[in-house]
Amino acid sequence: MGSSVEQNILVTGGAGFIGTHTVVQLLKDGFKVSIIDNLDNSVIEAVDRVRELVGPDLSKKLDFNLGDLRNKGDIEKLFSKQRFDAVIHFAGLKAVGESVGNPRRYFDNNLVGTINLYETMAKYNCKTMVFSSSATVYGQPETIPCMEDFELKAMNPYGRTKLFLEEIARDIQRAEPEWRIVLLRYFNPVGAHESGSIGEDPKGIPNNLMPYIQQVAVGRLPELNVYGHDYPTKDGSAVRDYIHVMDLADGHIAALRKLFADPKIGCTAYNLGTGQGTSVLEMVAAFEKASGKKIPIKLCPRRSGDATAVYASTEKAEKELGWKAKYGVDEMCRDQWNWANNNPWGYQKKL
Ligand SMILES: NC(=O)c1ccc[n+]([C@@H]2O[C@H](COP(=O)([O-])OP(=O)(O)OC[C@H]3O[C@@H](n4cnc5c(N)ncnc54)[C@H](O)[C@@H]3O)[C@@H](O)[C@H]2O)c1
Ligand SMILES: O=c1ccn([C@@H]2O[C@H](COP(=O)(O)OP(=O)(O)O[C@H]3O[C@H](CO)[C@@H](O)[C@H](O)[C@H]3O)[C@@H](O)[C@H]2O)c(=O)[nH]1
Repeated sequence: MGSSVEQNILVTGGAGFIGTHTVVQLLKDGFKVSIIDNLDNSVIEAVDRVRELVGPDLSKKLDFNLGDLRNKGDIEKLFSKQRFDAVIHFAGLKAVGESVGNPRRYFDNNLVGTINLYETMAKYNCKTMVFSSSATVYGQPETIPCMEDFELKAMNPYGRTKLFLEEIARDIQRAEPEWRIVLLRYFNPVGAHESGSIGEDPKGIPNNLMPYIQQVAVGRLPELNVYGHDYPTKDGSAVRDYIHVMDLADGHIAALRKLFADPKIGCTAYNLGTGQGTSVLEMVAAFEKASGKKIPIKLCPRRSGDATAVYASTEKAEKELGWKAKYGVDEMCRDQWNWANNNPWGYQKKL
């Protein structure tokens, strides 16, 4: 459904995994979109695929700007030539292990980049933002499901950047009440657009479960290491709340609509998850069923810093955003496999 007045949205990190899927939905919903991305963890081919997917007419409403949020001038260039109604802020580094080895890179990129963005938004009086937070801010929760008012704690430098950025958002909004900020705490985003033409394409060996399984399925990796088989869970493997990236994309549109409709929103956090916990071994079985491929596994010790079981309470997002995930793990695996099968080397032609 198109919006009656065309609103102009700046999407930082829009060439990335969640960004590309969200941009498709924004364009289809009648928004005009500008992306800023430094292509640190993405490729321009992903944006070209978005254009193909939405067609020539909607593509006219999308512009891509190569730029880095750490350079204020790159952001300024965009705001000085057009007015934005809101910013969806995806840009950031997200590899937990890398953040432990190189915290300065994470603090510089995620914190400095975001502070520059706030400064420029304030200067141009654009004070509406959707921020990519993460379930990582719950650390190892004492009880599940995770509720938005749980105590927050970070387990690693990446998690600390998300926690600090949530606090920064709350402080800015408290000091300047005209800001409207939604913090979206994603659980575990997986899957791909149903067309199979855009999806997740991590550089190097994947850290996350689903891209790893996908690479085993297409023969790029020999077997999956299952980290932990002695957790106190249904089958001994760790439990997470996997969410289809298209549901996540729609969650951003619900958040934008809420921001535009509710001047009293302040700075509010919402979980985006399904509320369902799935174990690593259940996910492997679901992917095998969807792909018809055998995923050889090796049972390994627990990965340090991993929580036993994490899943979302979805009540607040359902009630206040009117948003609920539509897809389950079968659709997540079906679409992930469709993407992998069509693009065994991701956006590259071959390695
Ligand atoms: N994918 C997940 O599992 C997950 C879970 C929770 C939260 N998040 C958060 O969601 C956001 C998007 O994640 P994603 O999975 O799409 O990651 P991604 O790496 O695919 O996308 C992030 C994009 O931001 C760009 N970028 C990074 N630093 C930048 C900078 N300084 N200036 C301009 N562009 C920059 C990258 O090139 C990339 O295209 C991130 O903030 C991430 O921390 C992701
Ligand atoms: O090769 C692998 C990769 C992962 N796992 C396990 O699979 C589960 C999920 O792991 P992963 O996909 O890496 O996700 P999380 O560790 O839950 O973290 C993701 O989800 C968080 C939000 O919940 C984000 O903040 C993080 O950035 C993102 O990496 C965990 O039990 C892992 O130990 C394996 O067994 N083998």
